[in-house]
Amino acid sequence: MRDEKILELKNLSISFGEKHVLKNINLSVNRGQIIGYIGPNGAGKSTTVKIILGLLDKFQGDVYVFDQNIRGGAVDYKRRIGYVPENGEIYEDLTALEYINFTGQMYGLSEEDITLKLQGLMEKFEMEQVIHARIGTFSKGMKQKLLIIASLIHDPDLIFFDEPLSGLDANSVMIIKEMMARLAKAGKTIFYSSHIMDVVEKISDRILLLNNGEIMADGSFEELRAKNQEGSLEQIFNQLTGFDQHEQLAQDIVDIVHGANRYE
Ligand SMILES: Nc1ncnc2c1ncn2[C@@H]1O[C@H](COP(=O)(O)OP(=O)(O)OP(=O)(O)O)[C@@H](O)[C@H]1O
Repeated sequence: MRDEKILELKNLSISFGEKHVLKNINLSVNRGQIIGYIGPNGAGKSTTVKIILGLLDKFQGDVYVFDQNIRGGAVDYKRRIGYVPENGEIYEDLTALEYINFTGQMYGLSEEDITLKLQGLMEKFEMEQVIHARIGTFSKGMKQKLLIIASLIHDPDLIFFDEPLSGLDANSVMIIKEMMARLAKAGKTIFYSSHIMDVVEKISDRILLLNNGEIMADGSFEELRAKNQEGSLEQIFNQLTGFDQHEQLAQDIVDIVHGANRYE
């Protein structure tokens, strides 16, 4: 089962105007892996995910999800995908139940199944009291938990998490990290995008570093460390992206805050 190919990108490229955002990406992902998908701001991570989700179609190359070429408007593969977007749009006027009913039914679940699952999940996230409350009244962390629930309600096989821990408290972070490990163990494939390097380092089976639209590193954390002779993923990231100016930049910012550039 672990040899089953879940995702394959072949010579994937995309440009926006003159800007080449993805440059000939080749990638094959097997079932049951947690992929840490990292890279500097603007590297092309969200663009890759949007292409796989079928939200962008002006790309070159081929994308196979569950062995199906997604070109030509395939939709059925999307039923097996879950997605927590970085800046999740969430319908503030709906209640939690209405929202999850809406997303669950899009995935073909019955109202009865959705309600039963949602009640269980809301209870586990200590949100059972607000199942009928409007999402607009929720805290940031509660909205994030609801986005995570929405992404998982249909028991997807391939899950894209973009900064899923954003706004969550320390206890919830522990639950979600453990939940991801258990989902992967149960055969789910997870694409985890985040800028929090120590979490990526700990939870990923395989790390992909995207820089300027190209994959610059691909391997387990131990493999990356052996290759780059650096201690932490943060240091490897800095080294591979050629960034060594954080101290100088930090001082420049402090100087400007202090008004050092006022009379320049
Ligand atoms: N629809 C679009 N039109 C024009 N440019 C776009 C579009 N979508 C993305 N871009 C550009 O593509 C580049 C990659 O963006 P993308 O959102 O994929 O980066 P990212 O790696 O997810 O970054 P971040 O870590 O900041 O979320 C950026 O320069 C962005 O401005």
